[in-house]
Formats: sequence, structure tokens, C-alpha cells
Amino acid sequence: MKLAVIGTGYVGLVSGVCFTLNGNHVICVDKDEEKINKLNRMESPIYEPGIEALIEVNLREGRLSFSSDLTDSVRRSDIIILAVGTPSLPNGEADLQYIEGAAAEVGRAMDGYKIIMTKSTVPVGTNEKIRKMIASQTTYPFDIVSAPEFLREGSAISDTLHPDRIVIGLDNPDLEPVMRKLHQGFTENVFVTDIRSAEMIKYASNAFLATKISFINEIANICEKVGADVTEVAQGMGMDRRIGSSFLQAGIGYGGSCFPKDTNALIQIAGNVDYEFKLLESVVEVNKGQRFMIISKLHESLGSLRGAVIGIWGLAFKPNTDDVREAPAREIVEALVAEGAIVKLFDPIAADNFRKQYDHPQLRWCSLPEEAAKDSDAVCLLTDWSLFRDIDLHKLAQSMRKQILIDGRNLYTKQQIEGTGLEYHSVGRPQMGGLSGYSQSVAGAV
Ligand SMILES: NC(=O)c1ccc[n+]([C@@H]2O[C@H](COP(=O)([O-])OP(=O)(O)OC[C@H]3O[C@@H](n4cnc5c(N)ncnc54)[C@H](O)[C@@H]3O)[C@@H](O)[C@H]2O)c1
Ligand SMILES: O=c1ccn([C@@H]2O[C@H](COP(=O)(O)OP(=O)(O)O[C@H]3O[C@H](CO)[C@@H](O)[C@H](O)[C@H]3O)[C@@H](O)[C@H]2O)c(=O)[nH]1
Repeated sequence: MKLAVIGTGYVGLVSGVCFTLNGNHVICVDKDEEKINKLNRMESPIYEPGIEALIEVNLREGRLSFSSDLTDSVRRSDIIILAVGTPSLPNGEADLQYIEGAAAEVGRAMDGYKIIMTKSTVPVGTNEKIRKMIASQTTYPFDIVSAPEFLREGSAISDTLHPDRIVIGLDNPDLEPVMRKLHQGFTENVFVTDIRSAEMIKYASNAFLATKISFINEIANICEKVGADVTEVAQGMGMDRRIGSSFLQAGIGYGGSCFPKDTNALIQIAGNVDYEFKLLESVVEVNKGQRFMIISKLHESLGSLRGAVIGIWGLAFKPNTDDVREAPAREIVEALVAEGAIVKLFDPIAADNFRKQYDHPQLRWCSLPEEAAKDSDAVCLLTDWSLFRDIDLHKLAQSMRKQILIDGRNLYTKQQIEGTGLEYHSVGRPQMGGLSGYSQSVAGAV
């Protein structure tokens, strides 16, 4: 089949490239010409493991092309996939200007029957708006399909090629075999439903995963006070198949371009029909507070942070991506700056993106984790990049001014910490390498 993917970001680029792998011809379209020029030079504008090799081979073999000419791309394609951004408006609602703009452009470009498939995350009822928008621009027939995307950044290619399920919302049953064929080889697990339910499945799934994270973070906060270990608790809970072990990793909370935006959008979607989604409001609230646990732990150990030197490990919202949208690191670093600390930052991939969004004279940019730790009063690990796991913690402790390590992602084991001389704080686990929190209060009581 011939496809045009409108929007060549984290979703459009990965889906476009992956759709070439099961026999389709794909044009990835973006209005950002710099992005398209880069891609035509076989350079990826985003960091996503494995993407550049796939771009290169498919471009060379003629199954993939990149263009900033939407009209021409639409005319050469049978299926048009909308993958533009749907960011948050200040009130939390999804900003539909890009998707509506793209839909109108597609409508104007049409020169015959097309299937328009929405991959962007859009509030319930948006595909109906898209249908009207396109109909107002063309007299050619077309069908609308909602195909929400569930890939995760950092593992986007394997998530696309081996998804748990593909959700397809449609109102013309003739499209079902076409959609199954389009996704052939990815999974047999294609769930076909109506358009509004498909739109809701996306928000409900993200909201549910965000709920699991805020739930385990609250359990972690309680564990810390009662002397239990949240990693053990999560493991024990996850063995119950009804609960499942995924998304129970306690830490500084969720970030990224999806969970924060989609939870807020769902609260607004509910609010628009006079329903207060109290559970989800609490999930968001808990998540907002969780990141500042890093600052509280620093205060516990260092008192005032004025003049303190703090090393930061990890700026991306999760490992294996350069994406810093809604990364918890942003608010943590801002808070440290506001309290008068000197902040030494390291991230293996996302530092440039972070720096484009936020820079300050109190920030020192480091090219190695050891450099960020050297002569620091504390190091805070904010992103669980695997390279941090292999750092020599004995040497690290010796290079620091004060030996405090705050692990916001529970990356290290007891064995790794023992004997290093580090005062180690994690999230919801008993103190290791020093006395404080629960262990201190128990010690005081004995
Ligand atoms: N990032 C993720 O992991 C992820 C996963 C699943 C779903 N989603 C959803 O997918 C959508 C896209 O997200 P993203 O992270 O890929 O966004 P992104 O910001 O990385 O990319 C969007 C791209 O669309 C382009 N664009 C906007 N209007 C255009 C137009 N009229 N013509 C051509 N190009 C246009 C922009 O230039 C940009 O390159 C969002 O709705 C998001 O919620 C994202
Ligand atoms: O147990 C966990 C799992 C994740 N996180 C955090 O949650 C955020 C999101 O992580 P993840 O879901 O892995 O990454 P995303 O790329 O944001 O993917 C989510 O958002 C996408 C956009 O909608 C969806 O397509 C995916 O299915 C959904 O997992 C990150 O900050 C993680 O650090 C935790 O704190 N604990």
C-alpha cells in the first residue's frame, strides 16, 4: 500500500519507517524543512535506538522517502496517517490546532478516495471534527479511521513491530481487512471498535499506567516511614497476574510528552461533560509532588542548599531518548537554582535539548558523569540510564566533597552501595550506607 505519514516526529518517523518493513511504500511528510533535509541525508532528527539504520536501508531501497510537500505526498498515497502533535493548552486541554490544520491541508490536497487514519492522541469526538474539516475542503469520498499509537520512546521500534495490540476505530466495516493488511506481520491482536471508543482507549490506557506509577510512589513514601522496601513490595504485588509487575517502579514520578499531557486532557474531557475525575486528579497531584522528594532529601542531608554543589545525573524523562518534554529534571534543577546551589549536569544524550530549553549561570555542563560528581556535595540520579549502573561507586565517593548519593530511580542494589562510604538515599527503601529516616528513628527508640 502507499502511505503518507503527516508529521515526522517521534511517532510519525518510527511508524513510517516500520510500515516499510511489511511491504508498504511510505512518504514521511513534515512542514519543518530542516527535519526533512536532515532525514534525506539519512540523519535522524531524534534519538531513538535503531532508527538511523532503518532509515538508511529503506531510503536506499526506495520504500521510504521524505518530503515537505504535503499535497504531492497525499496525491501519491492511498492511506494518509495523521501523526502531528497534540500538546497541552494552558488549561490542560489538548491543543488541536496542528491536527485540524493538517486535516484541512489533506482535504485540500485530495484528488480521489483516501483513507485518513489518525495516530495522534486526540480527545473523544476529534475524529468527527476531522471528518467535517476534510469534507469542507473536498468533494472526493474518504473514510476516517482512529488508530491510536501506543509506542514508548526508547523502545519505539520494537513496540511498533511487536505491539501488545493494535486498536482500530472505524465506522465503515469494509475497512477492517484493509487495516489488518496494513498491520500484517506486526501482531494478530487487532482490536476493532468504534471511533469514539478507540479514542478513549488511548487516554484510558495512559491514565491507568500513570495511576499505577503514582500508586506505587505513594506506597514508596509510606514504605520509607514504616521501614518496608518498595522494590520488594512491588515485586510481591506484581506476581499477582491481576496486578502485573510493569509500571510499578517507584521513583521521582512520570514525565514525558504523553502521561502529563494525556492525564490532564482526560481530566478536561471529563470536566467538559460535568464529571470530576477525582482519582486522576490525585494521580496528577501525587506526581507533581514526587519529584520534589529529591529536594527534601537534599535538605535532610545538607540543610541549606545555598552555595552547595549538586551533581545531576540524567535530564531526559526516561532512558534511551533525547526527549526532555515534561522531564522531572527541569523542575528539580530550577528548584536547586532558586535555592542558590551550583548545579553540575550530565546526560549522555539529552543535555543539548535540555540546555536549549533552560540554561542559567549557576549551571555547569559536564560531559562525563564523574565530572558532574567531582567535588560535589551530593549527586542526584534522575534518569535510569544503564551507564550509571556501571560507575565505580568507590571511586565516585572519593572524588566527592560530601559522599551523598540520592537515587531517584532506585537503580542501585544494596551490594553496590555497601562499603562505598556513600550516604545513599533511594525512594521507598530502607536507608543504606548511613542512618536516617526509619532506621534513625528505630535506632533512637532503642
Ligand atoms: N512521543 C510518543 O512517544 C508518543 C507515543 C504515542 C502517541 N503519541 C501522540 O502522537 C502525536 C505526535 O507525537 P510526537 O511526539 O511524535 O510529536 P512531535 O512533536 O515529535 O512531532 C510532530 C511533528 O508534526 C509536524 N507537523 C505539525 N503540523 C504539521 C503539518 N500541518 N504538516 C506536516 N507536519 C506537521 C511537526 O513539525 C513535528 O515534526 C501526539 O498526539 C502524541 O500525543 C506520542
Ligand atoms: O514503573 C514506571 C514506569 C515508568 N515510569 C516513568 O513514566 C514515564 C513514562 O514512561 P514510558 O511509559 O516508558 O514512556 P513514554 O514514551 O512516555 O510512553 C507512554 O506514553 C506514550 C505516549 O502516549 C504511550 O504510547 C506509551 O504506551 C506509554 O507507555 C517516564 O518518566 C518513566 O520514568 C515510572 O516512573 N515508573
